[in-house]
Order: sequence, then C-alpha cells, then structure tokens
Amino acid sequence: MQALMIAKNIDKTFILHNQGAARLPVLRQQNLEIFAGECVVLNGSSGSGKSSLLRSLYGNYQVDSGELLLRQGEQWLDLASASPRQIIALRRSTIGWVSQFLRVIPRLSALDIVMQPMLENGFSEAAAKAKAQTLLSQLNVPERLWPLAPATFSGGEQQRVNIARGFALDYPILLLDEPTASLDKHNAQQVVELILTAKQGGAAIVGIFHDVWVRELVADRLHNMQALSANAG
Ligand SMILES: Nc1ncnc2c1ncn2[C@@H]1O[C@H](COP(=O)(O)OP(=O)(O)OP(=O)(O)O)[C@@H](O)[C@H]1O
Repeated sequence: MQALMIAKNIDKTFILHNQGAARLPVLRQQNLEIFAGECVVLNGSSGSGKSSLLRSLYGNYQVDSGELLLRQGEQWLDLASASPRQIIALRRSTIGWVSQFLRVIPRLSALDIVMQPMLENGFSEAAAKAKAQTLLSQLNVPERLWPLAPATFSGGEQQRVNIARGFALDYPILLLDEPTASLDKHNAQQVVELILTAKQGGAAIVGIFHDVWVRELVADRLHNMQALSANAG
C-alpha cells in the first residue's frame, strides 16, 4: 500500500488573543500515515483534539510545527507550508471534506450543489447530473427536493445533500468530520456504504465517528489521542 498523506511531528497551540493571550496546547508531536484504501479513525475523549487534527489535515488550521505531506504523483507537497492558492487547488480534486453541516449557498438547488464539484473537475453536465441523482437517491433525498435550494430543508436533509456533494468526486484523500451524526440508522448505513466504496477505490480516509457501530464497520485502525493539559505547552 502507498501512503497518500503523512503527518510528521505536528504541534498546535491555540492562543486566545482576546483572553489575555491564554495558551491552549491541543496537538503535540502527532504522527500519522494514511495509506490508499484505508480508513483511520481519530479516537479520544471530548477535547482530545480530534477536530483540530482533522482541520489541520485540511489546511484549515495553521500548525505551529511539523509537516503535512501530501503525495502528488512521485512528489510530496507540504500542506503546512503551502500557499492559500495551493491549498485551494488541492481541495478542488485531491482532498475532500465532509462535515455534518451543509454550507447553504443561496438559490443554488440541491442538485446543483452536488453537481458543482464534478463540473469544476471537467465532468460533462449529463455525467455530473446522472451521478448527482444517483447519490441523492442513495441517500434518500426525496426527488421533489432536488430542484429546490436546501435553505428550507430539515437538518438531516441538508446533511444528506452535503454528503452527496462530498462523495461526488473520487478524492484520493477524504476527511470525514462526523458525517453520520444525527442521521437515522438507515441513512447512516448508506454513508457507511459510500465510505466502503471509496476505500475500495483506493481513497485514503481519516474520520471522526461517534457511533461505535459505524466506526466498527469502516475503521481499519484507530489513531488514539489524549487531551493535553493547559499548562503543558
Ligand atoms: N478555534 C479554536 N480556538 C481555540 N481553542 C480551540 C479551537 N478549536 C478547538 N479548541 C480547543 O482545543 C481543544 C480540542 O478541541 P477539539 O474540538 O479539537 O477536540 P475534539 O476531540 O474534536 O472534541 P469533541 O469530541 O468534543 O468534538 C479543546 O480544548 C477546544 O476548546
């Protein structure tokens, strides 16, 4: 198996500038390799830094030190020192992110929202539409909702549109931030199927899952994390 992402010696301390510059160490010497075709689940108590690590892997948080290496063919690109422009380019086709919330874009229909990443990556309109419809059906988003903007959808419906969008492209690296939170069991099972299919397709996946049964179905291994004490930084 081939490593697609390697995090080396990652440190991150939050500094709360509006609270007397209080220092909150959250990640210390985190090391993680993610191989093609596997799903690594971040595991630890609340506050242990799971979300912070996942956001760092997506380039949302700037880490203080360490490397976040992404395979680009035969070369490696360090996300920790990448420019905003490089990070945007990586997010277009290399790193996918699925959170539990949809960022609603006014007036864009559910179908358009799911088609958008495919159209940006050269799919024809017809191919993007067909795949979007398949995903929305699989996730039980009623067909009458497809032409509507999701602003008025229920939380669960919005979440399922978001997941359809997140799985629209076969990203080599996929980061999942509790994608099944608050879905019913049937729909969570559909998300499990999407994750297993992505793994079979060679995706390297890192995720946070609170449901133990979901975790057991998707995880190849756990990455254990522990909360750092506030004075340990
Ligand atoms: N943007 C931020 N600014 C300041 N502190 C933050 C920020 N994000 C997270 N933290 C702090 O970092 C610590 C780890 O938070 P994080 O959300 O990464 O943990 P978690 O393991 O994902 O928790 P949970 O399981 O409860 O979601 C917490 O003490 C939190 O308060």
